[in-house]
Amino acid sequence: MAPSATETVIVPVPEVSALKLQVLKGQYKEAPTTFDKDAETGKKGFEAAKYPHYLPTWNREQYYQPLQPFEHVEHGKDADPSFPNLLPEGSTVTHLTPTIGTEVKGTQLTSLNSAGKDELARLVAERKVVAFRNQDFADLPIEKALEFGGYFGRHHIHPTSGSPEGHPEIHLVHRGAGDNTIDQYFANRISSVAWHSDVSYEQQPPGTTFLYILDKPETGGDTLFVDAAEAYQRLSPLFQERLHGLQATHSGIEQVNASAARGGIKRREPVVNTHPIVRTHPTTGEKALYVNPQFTRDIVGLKKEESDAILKFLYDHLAYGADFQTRVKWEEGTVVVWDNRVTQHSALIDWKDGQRRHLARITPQAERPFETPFKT
Ligand SMILES: O=C(O)CCC(=O)C(=O)O
Ligand SMILES: [Fe+2]
Repeated sequence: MAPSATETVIVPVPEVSALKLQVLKGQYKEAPTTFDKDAETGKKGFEAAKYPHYLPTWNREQYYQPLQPFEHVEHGKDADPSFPNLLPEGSTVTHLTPTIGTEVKGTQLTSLNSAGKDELARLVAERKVVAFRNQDFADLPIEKALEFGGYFGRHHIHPTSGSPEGHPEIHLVHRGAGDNTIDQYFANRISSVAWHSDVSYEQQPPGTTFLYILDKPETGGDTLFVDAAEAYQRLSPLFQERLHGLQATHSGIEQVNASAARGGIKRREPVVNTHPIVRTHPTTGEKALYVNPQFTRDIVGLKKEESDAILKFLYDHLAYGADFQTRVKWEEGTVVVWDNRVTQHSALIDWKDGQRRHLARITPQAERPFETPFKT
């Protein structure tokens, strides 16, 4: 019988475990690509991979001590700004938008000498994200790919993600063949977009970062990027000035809790670090917004409502800024390199026919974020 207008209807509250509550406290939104318990146990969706040695494993014996500070070498500073080694005659360079994103053809990353690698760091710092087509990177032995990436900084080992057997330094993104769980995901979510700067909770988060495709759906699964330096530039000088000097906390706790909640791994105890809201890029001197909805929690010294309002404004500004964003369409052989210090990105889960999507990331850490004084 329908309740009368005066009757109080009590809707039962579903039980939520303490662990889940802790996960829900932050805004952390689990990407539906990063872990598949069935895959770990039953190898479901692992058949017929093009790069089987890159299939994810979760080794519970990999447990590491807290990361220690290290001195980062900023190679972009040493680069020839005309890029003679990286972009030799015959290579083609196409800008995807005026501020962010470039596509390069006709150069082979694995053949670069040190000068070419320095130029790579600089080009990526300037253009924020660069897609290199027709690369042989995925076919290198994994050790060689890591050796290449290690030039740019100490390899980050992810606290929870899957990695190829014996190579915890590789972060894998794998949505298995025949995986149709996306419908379950969208039962609770309206969108798969989750803007973030990778592992910003670390004291020295990554800089020049490499993501390469191993297998892909025919269409769909593009990656979005936003230019956080241009986002800063769009703000009024008064607002920019107010942001300077502010610090925000970044937390890795929710990611580890989410992993624990689904039976995943924890390679290190989670950390919380504080970074400036406006950070300066060591090569270009550009200032960029450095808060993201996945990992940033609060602005130090503000009351909760004040902090929430400012962070929401900044997240919305970055997310709605289609006029300072770009979108990379993956092709076989594509290596995408972004500067994680001055960009944010999001995977897209928009294909529903169960085709495999498989990528590997090499994540060199960079300097501890710093800010330089506000100047108009
Ligand atoms: O799958 C993608 O397109 C990007 C995933 C991601 O966020 C990452 O590898 O850092
Ligand atoms: Fe990411």
